[in-house]
Amino acid sequence: MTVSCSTEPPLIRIENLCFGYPGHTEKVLDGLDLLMAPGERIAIMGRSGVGKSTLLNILALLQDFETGDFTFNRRKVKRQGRRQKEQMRSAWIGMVFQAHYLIPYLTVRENVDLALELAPRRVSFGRAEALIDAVGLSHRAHFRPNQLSGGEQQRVGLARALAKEPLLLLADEPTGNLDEETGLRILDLLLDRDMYRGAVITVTHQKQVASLFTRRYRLAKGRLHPLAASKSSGVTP
Ligand SMILES: Nc1ncnc2c1ncn2[C@@H]1O[C@H](COP(=O)(O)OP(=O)(O)OP(=O)(O)O)[C@@H](O)[C@H]1O
Repeated sequence: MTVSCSTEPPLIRIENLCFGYPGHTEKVLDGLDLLMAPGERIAIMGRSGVGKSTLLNILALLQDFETGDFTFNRRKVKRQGRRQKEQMRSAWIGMVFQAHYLIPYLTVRENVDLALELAPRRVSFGRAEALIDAVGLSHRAHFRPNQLSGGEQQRVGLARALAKEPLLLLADEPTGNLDEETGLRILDLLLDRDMYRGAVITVTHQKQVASLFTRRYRLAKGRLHPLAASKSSGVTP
């Protein structure tokens, strides 16, 4: 799917975005462009230190950028204050980053339930159970985060991020800590439009993972470079 074929306005429009950390002579992001339609799925690859996490943080509205245009769901990000960006993030963006930020004194089920309760839209009853099942943790639903392995916590993080049905899910190495079978299960969930219809941007070092995404890019020299179109657009046909 390309934006030009869609009648809907893009979910993300980024033009000529630049960002560098103070004290660094070179920009991390230098003239980056990205156009993304609602519901599209994108994988970003790139060498260590090239700026993938920085880009995810900017997309999550956690990090400001210096110059360029970034429009998210028809709102110009530069024009939003801190509170407005927080509201946009909480209403529209789900994140699965390396740090899981699960609430330590709540069980798996309570962590996902809380995300549902805080969801800005009414989300279907039973979604928490379906998501916990989909990430393969029904048997751990009453455990607290400190009773789970790192990979299990990562899966709770994904269930929680998907609970509110965000417009955009940002995932940093979502299968990084997982064995192959569990990783495939997680990708299945990420790409299954019956479970989640929104857009996905994932960062991954694994070619196999990237190959499952409709659009793939390599981040290099501050810009996104398209990789050859993949044959398959998802795990499930
Ligand atoms: N808070 C910071 N202050 C200064 N420099 C930073 C900061 N965070 C990252 N950098 C630098 O910016 C560059 C991009 O870092 P970033 O974490 O975005 O890369 P990455 O592609 O996600 O790397 P990796 O694949 O190793 O996680 C690196 O050179 C890094 O050292």
